[in-house]
Amino acid sequence: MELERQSSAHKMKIRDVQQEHERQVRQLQDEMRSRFEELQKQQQEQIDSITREANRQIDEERAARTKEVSELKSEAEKEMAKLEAMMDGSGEEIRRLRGEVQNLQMDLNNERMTSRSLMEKLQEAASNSVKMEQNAQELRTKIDMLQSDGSSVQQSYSTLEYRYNEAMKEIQTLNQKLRAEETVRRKLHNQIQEMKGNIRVFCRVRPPLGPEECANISLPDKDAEGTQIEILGGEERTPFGNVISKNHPFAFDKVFGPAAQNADIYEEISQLVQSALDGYNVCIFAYGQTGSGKTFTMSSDDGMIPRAVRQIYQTARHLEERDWKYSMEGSFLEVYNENINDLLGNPNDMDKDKHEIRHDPKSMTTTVTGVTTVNLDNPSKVEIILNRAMKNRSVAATKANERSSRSHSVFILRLMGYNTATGERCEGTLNLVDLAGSERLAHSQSTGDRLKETQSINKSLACLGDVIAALGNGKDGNHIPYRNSKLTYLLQYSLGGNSKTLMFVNISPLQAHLAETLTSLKFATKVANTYIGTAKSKKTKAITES
Ligand SMILES: Nc1ncnc2c1ncn2[C@@H]1O[C@H](COP(=O)(O)OP(=O)(O)OP(=O)(O)O)[C@@H](O)[C@H]1O
Repeated sequence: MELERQSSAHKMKIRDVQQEHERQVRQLQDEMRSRFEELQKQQQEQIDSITREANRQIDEERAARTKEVSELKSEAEKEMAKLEAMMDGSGEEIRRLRGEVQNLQMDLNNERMTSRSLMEKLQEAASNSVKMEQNAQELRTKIDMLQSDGSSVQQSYSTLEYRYNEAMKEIQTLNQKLRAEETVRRKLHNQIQEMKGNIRVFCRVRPPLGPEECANISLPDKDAEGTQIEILGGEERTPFGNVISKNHPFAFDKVFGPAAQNADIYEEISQLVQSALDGYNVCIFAYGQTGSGKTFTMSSDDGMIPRAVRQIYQTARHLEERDWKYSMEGSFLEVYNENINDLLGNPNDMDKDKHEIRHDPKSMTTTVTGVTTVNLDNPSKVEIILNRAMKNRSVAATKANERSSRSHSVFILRLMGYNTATGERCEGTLNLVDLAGSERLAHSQSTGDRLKETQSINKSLACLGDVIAALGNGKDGNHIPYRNSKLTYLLQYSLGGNSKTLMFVNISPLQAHLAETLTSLKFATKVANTYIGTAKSKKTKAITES
């Protein structure tokens, strides 16, 4: 029973617990329900809020999209308008493009044609190339052949080089020989000149210039080797009353008639100019009465002075091949009234400046103090010199020819040579002298200045004759009166010794001048008969006067 009771109590307890549990479950269920409902309510509220918010956002979004669509629409409309406008212009563009397409089409056609012709050319070139290849092959074969000949060519070259060197040696030997021969030539030339006579006389008769009566003069033919001239005089009565015809024959180294030109005359004297280049002193005088042609012979444009200077230039150039170098300087003096004037100096100093002659016996050279010396490095300078001299003379006299008749002019050319190979030196002087008129004016006819001039001319010409005569008579050491006149003193080293002298006796063809002509020819004959120096001069005697 207890057990029963306990079981029933236990059962009752279990029921109570069960009931309590059921109540708690119900309570929990209620709580859960109310909680659920509350949560449901909250959730509904949240959903409503979210829905509202979403709707609001949707509305906003819609509004924004609507706005955007309308903007896009208007933009599209604008684009459409633009496109329409472009569509209008594009018609033109299409036409242009079509034209361009046509042009391109044509170009394409042209290019095709060009390409075709290029293809043709290419084919041609290809065939040419084949030919060239063939030629090249032939050339290669030839080169091979030549190369195989190369060694023989090399050999020929060596032979040629050897021959060239031999030829150069020969040239050097020949040059040495040439120089030696030049020295021999100088010696022989000098010997020939000496054999011809260290003093020579040429006679020149000028042509008549007007209708004046000419003297009866027998002249050599122009072509003949003329050496004789004869003045055929008129009839003369002897002291016994007999009438005889007196002729005056003369002989000189050379006689030139009126037709002779300066060129013909120069030919004869060019050898003396050569002697000056070879180192000798040479004097060429023109002697004769006023108007007989002295200046024409010496200083005219084609006279002896310009010709000599030209020859010297030419020969000096030629001698350069034989290693000779020349320098030359010229001065032009005047001896007037026994005073020396510088014809290349200041014209206002004429007849005022005192110039002195100085000799150097060691070098056998003469200098004149204070005179102008011109370096003749150009042949045209001689013209300048001659013109200057002429000008100075015309300043010193009213007429240049008046002055030239009464004074001696001396053109002095100093030639200095140096052989760069042998070291030889030579120095020669060429003096070209135009003497004062030789007419003998009677002292009684002259007075004052004229008398003084006449006296000094007569004195200096007589002195010249004396010096030449003394040289001719002279034995070594014999006195030669050089100092007796300025002219002979100036020319001391160019007169006598080994120097060479040539005198032109210029004569007029006129009857009126016959007496002076005879005087001149007699003076010249004395000179011509003079023997000077070591060599024998060619004997020139006057043909017997009948
Ligand atoms: N061979 C010639 N041929 C042509 N004319 C000449 C010849 N010789 C001289 N004459 C002329 O004769 C004139 C006188 O000559 P030139 O002046 O040379 O004489 P000159 O002897 O020098 O006289 P001067 O003593 O006065 O100086 C000049 O007009 C000149 O041109």
